[in-house]
Amino acid sequence: MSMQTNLSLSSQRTDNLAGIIDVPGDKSMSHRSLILGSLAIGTTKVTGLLEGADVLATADAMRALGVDITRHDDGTWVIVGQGLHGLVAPETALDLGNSGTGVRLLMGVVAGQAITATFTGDASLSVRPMARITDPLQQMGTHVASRDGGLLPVTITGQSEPMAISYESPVASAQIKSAILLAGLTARGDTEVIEPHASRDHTESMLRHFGATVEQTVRDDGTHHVQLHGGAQLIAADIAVPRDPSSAAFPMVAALLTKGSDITLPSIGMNPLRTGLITTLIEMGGDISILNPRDEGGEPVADLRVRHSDLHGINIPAERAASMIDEFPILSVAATQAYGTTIMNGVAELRVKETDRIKVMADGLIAAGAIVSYDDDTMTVTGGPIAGGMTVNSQHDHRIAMSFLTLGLISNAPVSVEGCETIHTSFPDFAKIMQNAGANIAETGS
Ligand SMILES: O=C(O)C1=C[C@@H](OP(=O)(O)O)[C@@H](O)[C@H](O)C1
Ligand SMILES: C=C(OP(=O)(O)O)C(=O)O
Repeated sequence: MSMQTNLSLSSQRTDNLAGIIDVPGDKSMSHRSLILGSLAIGTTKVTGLLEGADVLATADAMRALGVDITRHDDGTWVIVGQGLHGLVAPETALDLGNSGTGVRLLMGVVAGQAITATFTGDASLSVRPMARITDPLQQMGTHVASRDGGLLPVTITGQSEPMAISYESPVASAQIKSAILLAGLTARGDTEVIEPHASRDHTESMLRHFGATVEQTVRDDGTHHVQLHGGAQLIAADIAVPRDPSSAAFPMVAALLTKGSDITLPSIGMNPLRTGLITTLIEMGGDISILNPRDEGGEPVADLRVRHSDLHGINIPAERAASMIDEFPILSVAATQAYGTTIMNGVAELRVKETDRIKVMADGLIAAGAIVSYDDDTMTVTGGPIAGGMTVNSQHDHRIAMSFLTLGLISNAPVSVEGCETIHTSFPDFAKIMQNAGANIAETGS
């Protein structure tokens, strides 16, 4: 798939965002449906798959591992599962582009197969930590070679029957948990992952959907325990991917901040481990109605109606951070328009995303005239007017790009963002969809 390079967009003051905004499919669930469909027996059909660069990279990697994956003209994706032991060694390195989820989950998959694969990625992914995945995989008996500091390229030599382990993760991370569970699929015995707080549980739900036995318990001390029973087969099962709450976050905040706005976001995934931003914005005074809550394909979904609101700052507890981890950049934009101060606690993980999201957001917001401070694990924003009139670079981070384009909608002078091609990783039609709702977003120079 070709992708425009060096795309610069700029945004300017907007009122009255209106209409129905269809955001694309959930990125986390899209990766997992391709991966679990590949490991199942039988043919899996997936509707609503996110056709963004991150997910397409996972599809290509699964194909290189010997899986037949096709897209039908009606948008349905069809995966011919190879069973738990059916993958083949790829002929060349698996390039996962910008995708932490893709590379880390696939390392877990390869660890459970008697094959060797090398993993690479773009400039951003190549400086993100991989030891957090390869350390537990090594405990399962996987052979790992990586660049100094545990960075990509990483070469994994897996085994047809890895050792079942119980792993206590230092951070609440669905990528760590999922990599271990995926490797554990071919282990003899039970694989356990313990997290300090619950991270998103799409892997657990989807494994159950494919017939595996997975137990989740929360202990009195707040730790989250997941156990996968080894020795099961996965049986193909169709998947309807809900729309991504992390993508919905951008039009949601844009509508809250811009005068006269009233939008509806249909069929948004409402998994409680993903809805921390909605909880937070409602606590801040946001007018967000959760309409028609229902179950679609085993996941809760709802339609969200969002209207312009006067927000006030709040203190967000660290325990909530995992349920809104990708939403802090856009929340920091919302906080610039809230009366008083918003404190975001427990956000250290933001430093190891596509960029150091605490620093990159703080630098750009301060350049735009906002009042921001931070330390290792906390970010604080005090509301006030935004001058704008600056240019920021996305630094290969889609959420940084979309956050600053949203900031431009309430700035006194336009905000320009370089490197907007990266938005294609998670929300390919972001600019067009926002323009259709009335947002003043245009290619720079046009
Ligand atoms: O498992 C997943 O699909 C994801 C987990 C999160 O990362 P961590 O596991 O590093 O917290 C999140 O930031 C990422 O966008 C998607
Ligand atoms: C952190 C993100 O993704 P990943 O870790 O998959 O690159 C994200 O989408 O915000």
